[in-house]
Amino acid sequence: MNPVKALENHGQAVWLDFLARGFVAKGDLKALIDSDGVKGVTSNPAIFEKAIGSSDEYDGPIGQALKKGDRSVADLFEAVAIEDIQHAADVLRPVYEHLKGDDGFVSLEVSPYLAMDTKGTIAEAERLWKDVKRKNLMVKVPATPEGLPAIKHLIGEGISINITLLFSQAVYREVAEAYIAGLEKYVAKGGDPSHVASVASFFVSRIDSSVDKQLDEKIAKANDPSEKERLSALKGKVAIANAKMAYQDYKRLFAGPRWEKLAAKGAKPQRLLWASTGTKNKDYSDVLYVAELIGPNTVNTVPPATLDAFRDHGKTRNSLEENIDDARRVLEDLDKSGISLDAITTELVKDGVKQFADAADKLYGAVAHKRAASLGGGIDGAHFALGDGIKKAVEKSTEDWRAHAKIRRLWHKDKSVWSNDDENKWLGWLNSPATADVADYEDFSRRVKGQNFSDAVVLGMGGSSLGPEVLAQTFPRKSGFPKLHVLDSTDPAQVRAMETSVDLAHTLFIVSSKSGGTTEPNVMKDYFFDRVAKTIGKDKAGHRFIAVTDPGSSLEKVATKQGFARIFHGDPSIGGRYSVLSPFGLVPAAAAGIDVKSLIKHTLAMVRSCGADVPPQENPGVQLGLALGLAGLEGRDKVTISSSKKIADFGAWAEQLIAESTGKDGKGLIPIDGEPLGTPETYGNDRFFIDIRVEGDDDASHDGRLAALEAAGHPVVRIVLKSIDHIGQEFFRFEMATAVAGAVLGINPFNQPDVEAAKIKTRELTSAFEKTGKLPAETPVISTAEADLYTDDANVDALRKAGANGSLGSWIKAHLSRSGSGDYVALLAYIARDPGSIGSLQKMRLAVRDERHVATCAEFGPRFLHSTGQAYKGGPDSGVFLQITADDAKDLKVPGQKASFGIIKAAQARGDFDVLTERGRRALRVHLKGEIGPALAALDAAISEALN
Ligand SMILES: O=C(CO)[C@@H](O)[C@H](O)[C@H](O)[C@H](O)COP(=O)(O)O
Ligand SMILES: O=C[C@H](O)COP(=O)(O)O
Repeated sequence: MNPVKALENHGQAVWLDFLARGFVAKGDLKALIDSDGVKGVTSNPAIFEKAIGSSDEYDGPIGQALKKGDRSVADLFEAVAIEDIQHAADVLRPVYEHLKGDDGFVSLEVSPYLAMDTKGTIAEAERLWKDVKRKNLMVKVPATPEGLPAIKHLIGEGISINITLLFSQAVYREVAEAYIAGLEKYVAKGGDPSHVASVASFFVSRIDSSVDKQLDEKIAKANDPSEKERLSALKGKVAIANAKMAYQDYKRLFAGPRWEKLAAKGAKPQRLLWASTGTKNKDYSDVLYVAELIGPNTVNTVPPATLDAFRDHGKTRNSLEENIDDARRVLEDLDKSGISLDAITTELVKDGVKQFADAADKLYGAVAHKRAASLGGGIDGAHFALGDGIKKAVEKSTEDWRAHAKIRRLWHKDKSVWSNDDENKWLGWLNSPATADVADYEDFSRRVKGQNFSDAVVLGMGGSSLGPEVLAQTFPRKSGFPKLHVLDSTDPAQVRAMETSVDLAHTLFIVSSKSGGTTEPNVMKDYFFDRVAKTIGKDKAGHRFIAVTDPGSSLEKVATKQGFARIFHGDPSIGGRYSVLSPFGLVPAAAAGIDVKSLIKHTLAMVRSCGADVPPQENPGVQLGLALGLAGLEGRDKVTISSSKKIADFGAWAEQLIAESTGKDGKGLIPIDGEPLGTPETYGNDRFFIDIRVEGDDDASHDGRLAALEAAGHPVVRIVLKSIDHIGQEFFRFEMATAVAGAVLGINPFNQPDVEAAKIKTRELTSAFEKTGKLPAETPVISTAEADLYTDDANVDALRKAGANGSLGSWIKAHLSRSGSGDYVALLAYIARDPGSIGSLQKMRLAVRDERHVATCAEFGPRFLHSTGQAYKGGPDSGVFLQITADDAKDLKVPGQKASFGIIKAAQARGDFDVLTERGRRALRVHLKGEIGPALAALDAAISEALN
């Protein structure tokens, strides 16, 4: 008789420790049931990894599953795994029926990532039980300390459980207790225990592998030949002895009055199942762990090779109860030898969890890869050319992130991923796209359309304005909807320019401020509310305003009082710069008629790609973040962003995210936006290039320059969006990347400690103004025909030493000459941000870059205060700052207060400058005289002269 089939004569069931789609589909499982009497199937993460990860057998099913809609990697794996389990369960169903529910089971394991999480295990086991919907399913739960209560709970709900990763007799007794107690609970609730089955999977061969290793070490050290012999005799014996003793426990545990009470109600004993029964040591028989463990009411789950071997040359006998005293002696002898089986089995559980988690990482990585391949352009591509050094560092860190489960911990809001500060409170952005109330945005959008607004203006700063600005500049105006504008300035000319560019009577104002207390949105609101009231009447003005703010903010109170048409609440757990995919970005999007549903749908593809279940290697957010952070640590901290025409404004959003998140504690990344690419000689070794473009947005000369930079050894990341509708994917990718880079840099990426410092200074100055009617007097260091120059004593000394004398040019020259390798020069202009001034600043920065070979920033105040300003003050001390101020040609009153827009802006510039100098930064302020156009030209001339 076929020896495998003969096992049933000894009361032992053979299960197959293997599963794969084709194997079931082609009838191979059925053949084994028929020929070998196989009565069950077990699966585990390693088995699925082999089946799915190491073959293309599942490419089709994964593609099919995705056709029904994109889903997370874990869901995708589960979808195909559940199908496999269902197919196997259906093939085994006749066995189950024939044996009246006593056998014919298929096992599916809960995620190994949940091995230390009781609640998570329970929830997942319940879900799998429901989703697989097969009576002959057993859900596998590990026998970890956290798994034990889950086992009791699940049995108590009538769910059949296979307990895995069981090595020790003591833990086995706890497992049996959990089963019995669970059944008692189930019966007490009126459940029929005859429907509940369970096996306790006792792992065998791994014990010998560990014990033999320790024995070998002792044998090598032993001097006495008889001691060597005694130790050698234990090799290959301990695992079987341990299993035999567990079986003795089984007989005792499932007997006696307590058990009989349950048995009388139809309860089935929890069978011991021998797992890990493939022989690992080639010196031992290849059927050792089958032949020696044959006994009634047991199961052996056998890998295919062992099954073949046993069929070929296995011999059956009732071995399990043979020589029990010998087995006891083996264990005593082991103990006497100073080898602790307890310690070994405790370690094996941990190692088993790790092995399954490692297998799951590989498996999920493979599924993530297949998902990305199947979705093709549905997920924006990214190509990394990092150079050997950074590439190796990223690979090493990728493994560290995987081994320490950092992406899962990040999603689980574990602040120890960062600096153990309060990072856990600022992670609402992870879920904001998935939880966006699309129907509400659509309803709001329809209402806006219905009112025939000509314009919609966002009044906000930084996190409240830069995202909407990208949307306004990326998406063409939608017919029937207002044109979207953003105002983020206190410059009187810029405020006035916005006023004249819109039709006040038909404009919707979106006042956006998370805190509600930020000066700029409040004064902008006061101004425009007053203007609208004067245009359409005070009682109607509120109808033209909506607010986006956190619940309970001062802005909410004012908005309620002034009768705003609608107040949208932000999520207090989302910081401003991470808020574009929350109401701060989505309300303006909806107002402008941008299809929020489609935006969110495309965004979610990237959210899934960056998910907790996507290992770092395949996770686009983690990969970009590691590259950014590690390059930064190597001194390539100037993140130079080039964005193609259609998404030209993306860099302005990304620079706030990167600078404000990472630039603190003297560390961080300095984003460089808007610098057109130069030749390789232009740059120092401090650059990291990110090129982001929309497919088809071609620019051959730009591409040529980028290729030259890559060839010259600069790290280059190229990101390609299928279309502008994918912009949300990049918002999310960059958010994740920034959070990851923050972890690499060892800072809290969610606070902005140095922004506050400038706000305090500004407040002091404006309160002084409210009291006295003027700003505190200040004396220029020098006054030339073109400008008055200001700075603190330390900077004056340094500049004079560097050659500053009576001319503007000499000061500029001395100042710029302080910039060296690894530095950046930032032009910080508190003037109207219009095409003319942007052009002038661009010209100046490029001259500086090309002559001094340093990175440059061209920023406008007060806008940058809510953005890169954090890094300028709190980041690395590598900035050389040229602040540019000017008298306003015409000031503008803020209704209801003394300080005008011009005064507020002046106070902001001074507050900013004071903090820079207090921090010992290299800073010079140039207050230009006369009309702004010629004044900027004069400054440009002075810079050119200084550089030549
Ligand atoms: O736990 C069960 C059955 O319940 C098995 O699937 C179990 O996971 C496997 O037998 C082992 O993982 C195989 O272990 P090994 O041969 O790799 O040592
Ligand atoms: O980036 C955030 C800005 O500082 C604005 O903050 P807010 O939205 O609280 O007004």
